[in-house]
Amino acid sequence: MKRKGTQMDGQAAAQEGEGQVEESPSKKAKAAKKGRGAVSILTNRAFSDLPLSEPTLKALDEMGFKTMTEIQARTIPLLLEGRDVIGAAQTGSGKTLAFLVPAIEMMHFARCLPRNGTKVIVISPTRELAMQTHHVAKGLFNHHTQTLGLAVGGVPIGKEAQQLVKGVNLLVATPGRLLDHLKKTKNFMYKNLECLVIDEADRMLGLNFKDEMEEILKRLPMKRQTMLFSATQSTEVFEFAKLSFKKKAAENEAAQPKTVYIGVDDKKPKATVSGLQQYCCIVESEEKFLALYTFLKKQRSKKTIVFFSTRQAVKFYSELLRYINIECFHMEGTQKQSAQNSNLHGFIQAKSGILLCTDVAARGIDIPSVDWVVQYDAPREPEMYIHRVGRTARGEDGEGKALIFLLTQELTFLSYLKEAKVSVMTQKIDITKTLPLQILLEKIVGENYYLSQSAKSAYKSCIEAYNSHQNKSSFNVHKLDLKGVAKSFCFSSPPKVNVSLESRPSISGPESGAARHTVQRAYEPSDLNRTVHFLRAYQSRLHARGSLVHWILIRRLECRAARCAARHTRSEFLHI
Ligand SMILES: Nc1ncnc2c1ncn2[C@@H]1O[C@H](COP(=O)(O)OP(=O)(O)OP(=O)(O)O)[C@@H](O)[C@H]1O
Repeated sequence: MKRKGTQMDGQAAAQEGEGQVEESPSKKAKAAKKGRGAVSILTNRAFSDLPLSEPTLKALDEMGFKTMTEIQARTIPLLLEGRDVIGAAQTGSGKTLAFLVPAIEMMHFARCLPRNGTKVIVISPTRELAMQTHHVAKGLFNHHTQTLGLAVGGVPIGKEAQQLVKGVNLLVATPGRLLDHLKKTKNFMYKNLECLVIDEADRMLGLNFKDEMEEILKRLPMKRQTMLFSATQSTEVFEFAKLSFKKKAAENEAAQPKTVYIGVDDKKPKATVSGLQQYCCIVESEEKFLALYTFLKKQRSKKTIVFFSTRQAVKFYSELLRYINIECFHMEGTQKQSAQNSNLHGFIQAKSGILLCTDVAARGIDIPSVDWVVQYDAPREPEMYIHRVGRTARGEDGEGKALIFLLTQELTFLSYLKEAKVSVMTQKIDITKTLPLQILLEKIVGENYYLSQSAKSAYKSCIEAYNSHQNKSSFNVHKLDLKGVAKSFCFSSPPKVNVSLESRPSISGPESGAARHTVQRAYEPSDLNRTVHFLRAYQSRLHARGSLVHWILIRRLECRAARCAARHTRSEFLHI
């Protein structure tokens, strides 16, 4: 091993311009930390100041909600008027109530009955998030007579269909299952739909769900109120809003009030909440698991979520930790519904503990009192970083810490984070005492057929995930130290696996200087269209060349163009 302690190197420290934070902070650092407390997300506006129905006010009171958070105070009054709203606010800022309260009020004042069918649909990207939203809605429905339903993958579709036919006024659903019902459930009455909520809108309207969402939207009535909420917004959200709301206006001759965009934190210098402290630990591949092990041992009295890039890695590391007597929960997308529920609820109820998971738990999941969010594998993009760390420091006065492991070659990711208004400090993890464990781990995995198969599949999936990373400048599979990676999966030498990698990009090219010059020129025209046009033309040419410098330039240009486009489209909505 090259080093005995994982640490930030000089270049990165200079890049971040932040002090180095050791695990046992000095008095000074402790004092500084104390002063860095969370700013309350609550406003002084009470729910009772709003014209809400008695049953809703009673339920809110019973659930312990008295005053509103900023996103609630700014969106609920407009939504009660029936306006279309795009809402953006940091993770854990109370967006769920911001859309549920007005939706429930609409149904209450319309005196909806089961036979009126589905009046509100809330679409969530994952079943866990849908179940959580359903749970909050259940609390709010406590004194209402309207009906509530849930439609998610992984449970028998027949029972859901029966319920839908009986009449579900508010339906919380994942897109795949919703589409199944829209296509196949006879007598599912959704023609009276009055309100559509798309939670995590940037994800739902992005590439992954594009086809499903298009089909869903084609089938739903156009004349409705639409609410789009997320912690991070994208151009797709604004494009969707423009398209969908324009059609609605065209159908209805009467002038439509303009859609309102409310970005609670747009002017804030940071994309993450004030109660969150963020750290980065620079590791070598071979010492990555030892660093995690050391960290988890030291923080064993805390509640920690660890994110991995693949489900195979989640499975292997949870099996390994349990094998060496470190209890943990684990969650990944292919788990059975019952196993996922018991893992999630076990962790929710635990005072301390470890949850290993994929990004299935990255968005929206509200777990109380999480102390640490660790990103063992870096996220695919800064937006995902923001959602992952948002699992801690949530709600009123929420405080928490986040730690990301980065390999030396991945340090450029910090500049992408910086562009996304995220800055991290450095954290050292001293693995000196843990080093001898490596040999033991290799022995355990080597002698246990089941563990070694699991490790092999995790190792393969890790390389494949790395290979498919879009950000090649920070995550270049050809720069991976495979021997080191194998060590982190407890192999003494890399196992034989079948992985087809992209062809090796050249490190630099004779024209890289010229390309840089031309790309930089593209920043000059203030005309957005020209910049984007320029980007597209050069992107295809530069992709073919594939040098590292090109990748960086393309990525930077893309970021700028995206930000520019988002600003441009955002400006077409009414800002309040
Ligand atoms: N008005 C309020 N008063 C006190 N606590 C609140 C209030 N509104 C929401 N909360 C609490 O704040 C936490 C976060 O709320 P919620 O899950 O709605 O956040 P979110 O903005 O949807 O987060 P994410 O972007 O991660 O999905 C929850 O535990 C919730 O109970």
